[in-house]
Amino acid sequence: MRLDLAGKSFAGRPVLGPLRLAVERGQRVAVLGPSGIGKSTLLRILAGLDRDFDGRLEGRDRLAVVFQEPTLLPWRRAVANVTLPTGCPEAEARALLAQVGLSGHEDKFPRQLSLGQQRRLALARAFAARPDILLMDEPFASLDPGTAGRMMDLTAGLLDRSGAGLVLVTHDAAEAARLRAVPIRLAGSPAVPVP
Ligand SMILES: Nc1ncnc2c1ncn2[C@@H]1O[C@H](COP(=O)(O)OP(=O)(O)OP(=O)(O)O)[C@@H](O)[C@H]1O
Repeated sequence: MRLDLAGKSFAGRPVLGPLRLAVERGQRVAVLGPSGIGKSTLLRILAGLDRDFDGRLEGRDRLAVVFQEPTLLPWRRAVANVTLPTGCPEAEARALLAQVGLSGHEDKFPRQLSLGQQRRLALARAFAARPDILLMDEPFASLDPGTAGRMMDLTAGLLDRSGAGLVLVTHDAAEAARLRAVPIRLAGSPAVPVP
């Protein structure tokens, strides 16, 4: 996928751009920068969730998005949270759940899972969609360091096996390094009007 972003504004206030970003299968990029710089906005644009910008987004890649909030179906069991949104066969969903360490939890509801387990369920769902490029927005935030580290290693392994590309939004350069992602630092908002 390729983004040529001339600029993005909210209610006339410029928040992002100009910038260019191209990512393909097998490539990993980490978008770094302080809070409020526009990282999530950039990810939403790449995901096609925000089309209100000046510029062009090109590419026919299959995308999957993992947000900080796991955004699960609360009334569906873990395995259905993987199969229903993706159409992936149940056997494949169970295999993916095993790969993210959720064996034995397949029939639990999201509320019966810890935050770390819910995040891993969202990760399994993302890979069940067989993405060319995985888009992740702060997926390791507010997990204890051990849990976050294990989830990063799981993510790296799934990326290796699937060949998917990655765009990771994070404020933590160590996360980028652990996922072997090329860091891109958002520098600053252009021409923000002084109130
Ligand atoms: N829907 C919106 N309407 C108006 N302004 C918005 C909207 N979404 C984001 N912004 C503003 O755009 C700027 C960039 O926000 P964004 O969430 O992309 O930053 P971020 O780098 O991801 O921050 P954080 O690391 O805190 O999540 C901020 O000034 C934010 O207030």
